[in-house]
Amino acid sequence: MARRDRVDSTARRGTVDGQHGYALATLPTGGGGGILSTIGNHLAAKAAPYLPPWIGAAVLPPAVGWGVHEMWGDSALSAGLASAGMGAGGVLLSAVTWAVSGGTNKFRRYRRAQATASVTAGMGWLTCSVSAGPFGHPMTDLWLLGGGLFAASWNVRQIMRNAHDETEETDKGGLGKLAEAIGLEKVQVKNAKGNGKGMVTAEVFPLPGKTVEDVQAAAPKIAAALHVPSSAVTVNKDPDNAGHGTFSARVADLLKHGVPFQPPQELGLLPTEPIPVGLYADGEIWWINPFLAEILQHLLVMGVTGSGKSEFARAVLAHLMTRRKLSIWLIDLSKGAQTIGHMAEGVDWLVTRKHGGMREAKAMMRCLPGVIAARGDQLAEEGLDQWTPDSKLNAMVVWIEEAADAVDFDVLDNIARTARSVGIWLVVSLQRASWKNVSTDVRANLQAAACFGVDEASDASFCLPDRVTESGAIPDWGSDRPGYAYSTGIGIPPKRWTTEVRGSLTKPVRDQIRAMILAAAPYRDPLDDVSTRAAGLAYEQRTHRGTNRTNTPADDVAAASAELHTASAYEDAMDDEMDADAVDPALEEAAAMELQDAYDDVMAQIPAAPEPDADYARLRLEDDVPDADPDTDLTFEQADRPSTEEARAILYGQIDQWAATNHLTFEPGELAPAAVAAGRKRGWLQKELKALVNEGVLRHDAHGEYTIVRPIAVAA
Ligand SMILES: Nc1ncnc2c1ncn2[C@@H]1O[C@H](COP(=O)(O)OP(=O)(O)OP(=O)(O)O)[C@@H](O)[C@H]1O
Repeated sequence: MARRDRVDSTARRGTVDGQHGYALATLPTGGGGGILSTIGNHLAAKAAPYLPPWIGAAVLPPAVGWGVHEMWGDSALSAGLASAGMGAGGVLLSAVTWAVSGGTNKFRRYRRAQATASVTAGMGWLTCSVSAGPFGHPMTDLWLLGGGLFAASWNVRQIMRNAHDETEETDKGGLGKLAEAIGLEKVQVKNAKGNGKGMVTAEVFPLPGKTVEDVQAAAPKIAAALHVPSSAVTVNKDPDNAGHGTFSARVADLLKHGVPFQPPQELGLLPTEPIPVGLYADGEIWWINPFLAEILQHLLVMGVTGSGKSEFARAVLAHLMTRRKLSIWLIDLSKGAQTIGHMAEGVDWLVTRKHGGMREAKAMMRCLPGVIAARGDQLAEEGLDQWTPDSKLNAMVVWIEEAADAVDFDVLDNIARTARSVGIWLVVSLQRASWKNVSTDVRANLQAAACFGVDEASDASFCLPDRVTESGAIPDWGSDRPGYAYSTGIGIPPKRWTTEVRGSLTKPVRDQIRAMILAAAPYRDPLDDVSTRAAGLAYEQRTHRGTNRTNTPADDVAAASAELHTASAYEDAMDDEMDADAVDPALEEAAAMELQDAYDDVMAQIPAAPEPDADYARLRLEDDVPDADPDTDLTFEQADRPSTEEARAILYGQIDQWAATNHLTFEPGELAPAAVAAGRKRGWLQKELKALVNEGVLRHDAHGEYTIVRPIAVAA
């Protein structure tokens, strides 16, 4: 309390000084004594705080001395008795002064000596003045000399305190002692204060020879001395001052009984509104705001099984699922319905083992580069550097649970690099990520982190920035403290990165969350046309649709898909809980062998070494096969050779058939039977595929594969 008073008085001083500067500037310069008067006033104001000891020394001794002399100085007996009593009282008062003004550092020791000496001298003088009276020699001399010395010595103390040389004295209390006890005596601890919610913070200033790193290294010892977990003590460096750090210790856990889910204030908020996802250890709300951050930062969520990742996902998604201008795509091939089943309505495209499986997960990842490119073009057209709610595009969230099982990290890297400027927030959740299973590039592109309990400190170092783990914020509690984490980026102020958080618990309000998501359906905008068109058939034929189901597909997709969709393809898929992973591998292998045989047959008919003088010697692979030699017995094949239109119809028919059956990715070799049926060769096929890519019907993916983006309107 005394410390707070001092801090307040310092603050007040600061304010007064600040005002003083203003007052000086606005003082009238003429009249009432002019500049001399102004200077006089200024000096008087400066001297005022130092006058009380002088006034006390000037007034008190003669007044009290005269009083005691008048009272008891008449007779020798009364004077003797009074002097004896006052002498004993003086000794007692001096002892009390000594006792109550104790201290461990040199400033407090000086203050104790000064206070005790002042009391002793004053009481001694008073005792003598009982019989001798306050006036006359040597009492007046002693008063003048002693009083002057007393007042001057206290002024010196005031000056030193105002120069902050005594700050160490005022603040080096319990924490200072603690620092000394663990060998950090060369560190000043200032402004230690508790927030009344279990958090103690202080500023640390290492003296010459020590660094903030030394204090960080001692954090576990401080934690042990305070009887708290080592992660409860953190020491942050000041980015602007290497000689300053901030210490904080969580001495009580207010979150141990869980954090209730905080619902959105209203339905239909924009994606750029902050999301409350839990509480900090000091009771403040843990907000995240990915879409408002200057740069959209993709998020890495990490933690061992049972550490609280799924609860976190539910808390974040529950909010996002009530927002307009936002579409959520989610892949969860590990737990699926178990994690998010009751919230599935809010996900625009949900891929689980039972809904689309690995095939659809891959299809989603494959279509994303096209979506990103189309959104980039749209934003450029709108004159936007990055997505904002002003764009006609929806913000998008692509959330991948247990990403290591679901996606190729090379693909992910490419998506992560390009997605952020087009308003696609990527969230990747992993039980354990390390440099072995996640490449440097992917890690570098996941700039925000929510690190729940991990088994080893090195795992936390992978997830969290160095400055966080160096401060001692290491959640190496495994699954022992579910829901507790450290979180960085996505709009969280850096000074909060080292404060423990606990996510809200959605389990108890599971039904209410479902009801809330359903109630928000009218506010949910369907995915914008640009992204829809670019996502193509993979999106159009997705197994699951959420509250964005009112989506109207782009015209070309709609026209073709009307033909391609069997009436209840979607419902059937849902009813059967189609599991793409369940396709019989033996069947697939047999089909592949058949295709390979057909392909080999075709290729076998093409001479390996054409005769240089033959009619076909100058033909390129893309050219049509010339009329056959009349002598050859192959003439009947040439007679049956389909026209160019017919050849294309065969090829397009095959592609459309695949599109209708959700076989959206193929290798060129798979079209060999169609090429044979069309009486064409590989060159023609390549040319046709290229043309289809240019028209946006197909996309040429990595490793030579093609993805069907939209069906072809066949004019057979
Ligand atoms: N924020 C929280 N507050 C209180 N308890 C929590 C919190 N988060 C999780 N838990 C408890 O921990 C259990 C496991 O949490 P959760 O399923 O979210 O872990 P997980 O990290 O997703 O595990 P896995 O990797 O196996 O899916 C929950 O059932 C719940 O009882």
